[in-house]
Amino acid sequence: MKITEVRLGMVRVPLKTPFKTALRTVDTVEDLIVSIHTDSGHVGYGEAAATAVITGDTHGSMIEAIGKVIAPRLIGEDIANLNRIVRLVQTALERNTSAKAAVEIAVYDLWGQLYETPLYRMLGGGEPVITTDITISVDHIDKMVSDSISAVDRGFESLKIKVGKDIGLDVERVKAIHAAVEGRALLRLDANQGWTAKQAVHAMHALEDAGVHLELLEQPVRAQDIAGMKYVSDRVKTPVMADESVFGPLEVIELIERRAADIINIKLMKTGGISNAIRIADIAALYGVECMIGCMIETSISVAAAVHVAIAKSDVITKVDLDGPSLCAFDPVDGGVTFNESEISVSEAPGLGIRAIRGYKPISA
Ligand SMILES: C[C@H](N)C(=O)N[C@@H](CCC(=O)O)C(=O)O
Ligand SMILES: [Mg+2]
Repeated sequence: MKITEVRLGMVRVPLKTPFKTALRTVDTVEDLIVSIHTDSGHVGYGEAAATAVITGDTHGSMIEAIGKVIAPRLIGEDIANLNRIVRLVQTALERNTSAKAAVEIAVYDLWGQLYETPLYRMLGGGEPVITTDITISVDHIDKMVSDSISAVDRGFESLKIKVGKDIGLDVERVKAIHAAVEGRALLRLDANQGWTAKQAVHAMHALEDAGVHLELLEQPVRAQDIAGMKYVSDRVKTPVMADESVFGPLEVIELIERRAADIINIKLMKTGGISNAIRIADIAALYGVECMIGCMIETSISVAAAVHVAIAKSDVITKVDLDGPSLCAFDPVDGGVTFNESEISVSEAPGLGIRAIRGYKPISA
């Protein structure tokens, strides 16, 4: 099975409601789609989100990186040589992690198809059903409370509450949600870099002293502020999770060795795809550190790949934040992974099992 062509397109799916974090507000998924075609007629699919505020990737940068730099290296490559192709993708250029992720996802999809096996089995197997949390966007307190109650009523047992906009209000937001859903859902906080280290410690002490139990606090301070992550981790009882501070395996090792975080959030758009996601999970497992697997604002194409990784690495990936598809107004994929509120299940179809993408608009070369 040899690669003959790499095609690019766009998929556009409105969100059910605007997604709001300390970093940005977005109401539509507009992601780049990569399809890799082979001489056997098989097609592998990948997707990349342009989350410039986190990864630096834009639609333009990804189109250029894939079309001009990565794709030309892959033509004629045999899918059976997975490690060689992964190396070609990862060494094609620096950074551009989302562009690399989309290409890697499509390559791994084909690798599963080559052996007529679902990807999670190719990666080591596991239980084909996992459970995700759902994001509660940062907003007025009443809106966040009603969104939380409705998520719990829909069966979500874990809520990822976005904060980081206003420290005083953030504490009130979390207390109000806690009072409304106590005993019905676990609460995770994600400040998306919105606090200083001192503010984070102050807020967490206010919540801990008020008896608000939180499962974890994600990325309280700026991505580059590893000393700040450590300052918070050293002073609060709630486990601290690194998201924007960690992209690749080397950063994970540094963070763990400095004891700057208790948990690592792995996202394919940060790692550059599946190969480094697995490497990070294996490193974390060696250190006895748990991981979450997360996503950006993505549809069920790239999130499917994260689901397969989560299943195969469930010994160390103990927390799942793969709610992208649940936030979408519709699922553009035929086949693939099934997202039913908090429950995500994979089929036994080869690779990612994607048959077609509705509303896909090709980009001409
Ligand atoms: C969608 C997911 N629950 C999430 O919150 N992901 C990111 C932010 C993604 C984005 O801004 O597109 C996170 O910070 O964890
Ligand atoms: Mg986060």
